[in-house]
Amino acid sequence: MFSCKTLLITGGTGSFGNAVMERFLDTDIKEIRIFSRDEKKQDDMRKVYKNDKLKFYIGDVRDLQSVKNAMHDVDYVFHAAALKQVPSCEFFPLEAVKTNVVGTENVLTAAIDEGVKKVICLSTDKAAYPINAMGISKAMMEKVFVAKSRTVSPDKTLICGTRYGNVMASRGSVIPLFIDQIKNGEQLTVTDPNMTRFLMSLEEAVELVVFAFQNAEAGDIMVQKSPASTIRDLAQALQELFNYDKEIKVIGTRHGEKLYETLLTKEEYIKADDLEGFYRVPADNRDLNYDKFFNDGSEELTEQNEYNSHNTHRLSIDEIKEKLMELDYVRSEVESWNN
Ligand SMILES: O=c1ccn([C@@H]2O[C@H](COP(=O)(O)OP(=O)(O)O[C@H]3O[C@H](CO)[C@@H](O)[C@H](O)[C@H]3O)[C@@H](O)[C@H]2O)c(=O)[nH]1
Repeated sequence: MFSCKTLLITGGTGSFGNAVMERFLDTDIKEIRIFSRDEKKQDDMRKVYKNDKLKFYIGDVRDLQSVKNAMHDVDYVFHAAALKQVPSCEFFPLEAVKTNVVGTENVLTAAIDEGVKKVICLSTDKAAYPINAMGISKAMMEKVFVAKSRTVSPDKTLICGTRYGNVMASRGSVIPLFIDQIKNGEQLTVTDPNMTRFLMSLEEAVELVVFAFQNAEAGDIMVQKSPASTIRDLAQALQELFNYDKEIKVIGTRHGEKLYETLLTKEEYIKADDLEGFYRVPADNRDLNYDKFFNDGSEELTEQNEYNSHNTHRLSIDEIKEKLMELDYVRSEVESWNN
């Protein structure tokens, strides 16, 4: 698939970038370019992988010229650079706009100018019915890439995207937090026991991007069907794995946080194609003639549900334990704790 091709990953030093690299570095891919702002993280990565196929580019998606410089002779782009912390985007929303919205426009402009064949933009469930600045900026990012996909022939540059939920055990997320609390002998702090989140591993996030790469048409947003769990069950599953038995401490919902996350809005669900493990949300194909928008309403909307972490498959405690133990990080923490 990537034979003799050059792939550029924006935000490539992050956990997604590392997972993609591990997946492709030993194939006959020609080159993987890591594009990011942080020279230290790039240097660390260079030392870990020590591979000539890996090339590092310092730049910022906010700076069009820096993106253009890195895109010369690139075949494919995975656009993962983003501000993705909910609280920091809440305090600095315009910074989220600059990186997530304008940065995406820059990546796409550079890709089109440089004749890149495919660009996959990574989005998040927090972009569906968004309530916080991070989600709103990612929703705008989706609008930007869908609109941009119409301005270029897909035979020249195909632009599409993916949307996925919480990546289990990513840095700063709740699973490592709960594990630290267990190791410190503390009570697990649960915001709302009934809150649900989709649970997806990093490998599954990479799988979704590869699926989009193989199957998406211009302007599509691809979504992977994922199971979910309540936070109470997640805490319980971790306590059982660590043979730890303390009452959980309910601390209340944090600012900017939803009771459940949505992967497909009701409006998207109606037009989504069901592709077994995935959904394909085709681009809104309204043209600049707004008649369809104002005159031809849609009756289907009333009946349909959305696809969210409350109505997807709910994992049992045993299933959560199994999914947790598939993660290297959790397995090694559990093993060293129980020995
Ligand atoms: O002490 C805590 C912290 C979190 N939670 C809950 O655990 C779930 C997951 O929380 P977390 O791991 O912090 O993820 P989210 O807030 O859903 O979003 C995170 O994951 C997103 C996508 O991976 C990132 O973009 C966000 O910045 C990051 O906050 C949520 O229901 C929280 O309410 C608790 O119950 N107790």
